[in-house]
This record gives sequence, structure tokens and C-alpha cells, in this order.
Amino acid sequence: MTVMIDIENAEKTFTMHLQGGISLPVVRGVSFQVKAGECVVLSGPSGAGKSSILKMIFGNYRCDGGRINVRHHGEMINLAGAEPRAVLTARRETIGYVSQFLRAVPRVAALDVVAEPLLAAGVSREDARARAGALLGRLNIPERLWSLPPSTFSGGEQQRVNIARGFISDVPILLLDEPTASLDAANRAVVVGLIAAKKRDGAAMLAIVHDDEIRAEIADRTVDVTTFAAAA
Ligand SMILES: Nc1ncnc2c1ncn2[C@@H]1O[C@H](COP(=O)(O)OP(=O)(O)OP(=O)(O)O)[C@@H](O)[C@H]1O
Repeated sequence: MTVMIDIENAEKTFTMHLQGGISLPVVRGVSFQVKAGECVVLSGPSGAGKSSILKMIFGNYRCDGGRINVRHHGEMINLAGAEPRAVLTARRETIGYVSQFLRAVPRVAALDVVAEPLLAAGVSREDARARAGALLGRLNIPERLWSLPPSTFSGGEQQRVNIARGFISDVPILLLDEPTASLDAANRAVVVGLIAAKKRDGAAMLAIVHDDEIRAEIADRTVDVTTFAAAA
């Protein structure tokens, strides 16, 4: 299987500038791979650094050492230390990030929020909206809500819009940060099905899930983040 993410000795230390520059080492020696068609789950207690690793891969947090190689259009590129422009291109074309919370733009209808990544990828408006509707329907968002901005939706509805937006695009790498956290059992099962479909399509996924049952259903492998603990 093709390696899609190859992290070598990555590390992260936060510097608290407002607290006299205290340095807070979180992880070091982070090394693992994620291959096409598999879902790797990061495990470890709260505060171990799972989200920090996901955010380093997506470029939200600067990586303080090591390499974060991702396969972008067939070539491995090192996102640690890459130009911001290269990181943005990789995000648009290669890496999707499904966070727990939706950052909805006011006044944009749910259908368009979900269709937007496809429009950005050059899909026609009609096709993008049709696919967005199909996915919202599968995630049990009633059609009467599709034309409304999701800012007034319930927490679980917003999360499902967010999941639809994350899963709609055909990017080969998906980072999932607790995608099922505020969902009921029926919708958790839908998300498990979406993850299985992405695996069949050859996507590489790296996920954080606290629910043991969901983890057992989606994980091909688990990477224990405590092995990367950085001593203060
Ligand atoms: N932006 C930040 N600035 C300072 N410290 C941070 C920042 N983000 C995370 N940390 C610290 O890094 C450590 C790891 O946090 P992280 O969110 O990666 O853990 P986690 O394993 O994902 O935890 P949880 O399961 O609770 O979400 C924590 O001690 C946290 O306080």
C-alpha cells in the first residue's frame, strides 16, 4: 500500500509568551506512517498531544523539528517548514480536516457550505449541490434545513454539516478530530459507513476518537501517543 503520511521525529513545544516564555514540551520523536486505504487512530489520555499532532500535519501548529511528509499529487513533500503557500495548496488538494466544530460563514446555506469544497475543486454548481444534498440526506439533515445557514442548527446538526463538508471532497488524506463526538447512535453508524467507504476509495485517514466502540469499528491500527511524551 502506498504511504500517504510519513512522520519522522516530529516534535512540538509550546512557548507561553504571556507567561514569561515558559516552554511546554508536548511531543517529540513522533514517527509513524499512514497508508492509502487505512484508518489509523491516535490513542492516549487527554492532554497527551493527539490534537497537536493532527494540527501539525494540517499546518495549524508549527512543527518544531523532524519531518511531516505527505504524498501530494504522487510526490512526497515535507510540510514541516514548507512555505505557507505550499501548505495551503496541500490543504486544498490533498488534506481534509474534519474538526469537531463547524466554523460556519453567516448567511451561507447548509447546502452551499457542504458543496463549497467541490466547487473549489472545479465541480459544476449543479453537481456539487446534488452531491451535497445526497450527503446531507444520508446524515439525516432534513431537507427543510438545507437552505438555512447552519449557525442556528443544534450541536449535532452542525457537526453533521461539518462531516458532510469534510467527506464530500475527494482528497486522498483525511484528518478526523472526534468526528462522532456529539452524534446519536444512528448518525455515528452513518459516519462509520462513510469512513469505510473512504477506505475502499483508497483514502488515508488519521483519526482521534474517544468512543471505544467506534475506535474498534474504524481503526486498522492504533498509534499510542504516550510513547511520544516529551519530558518537561
Ligand atoms: N495552542 C496551545 N498553546 C499552549 N498549549 C497548548 C496548545 N494546544 C495544546 N496545548 C497543550 O498541549 C498539550 C496537548 O494538548 P492536545 O490538545 O494535543 O491533547 P489531546 O491528547 O488532543 O487531548 P484531548 O484528548 O483532551 O483533546 C496539553 O497540555 C495542552 O494544554
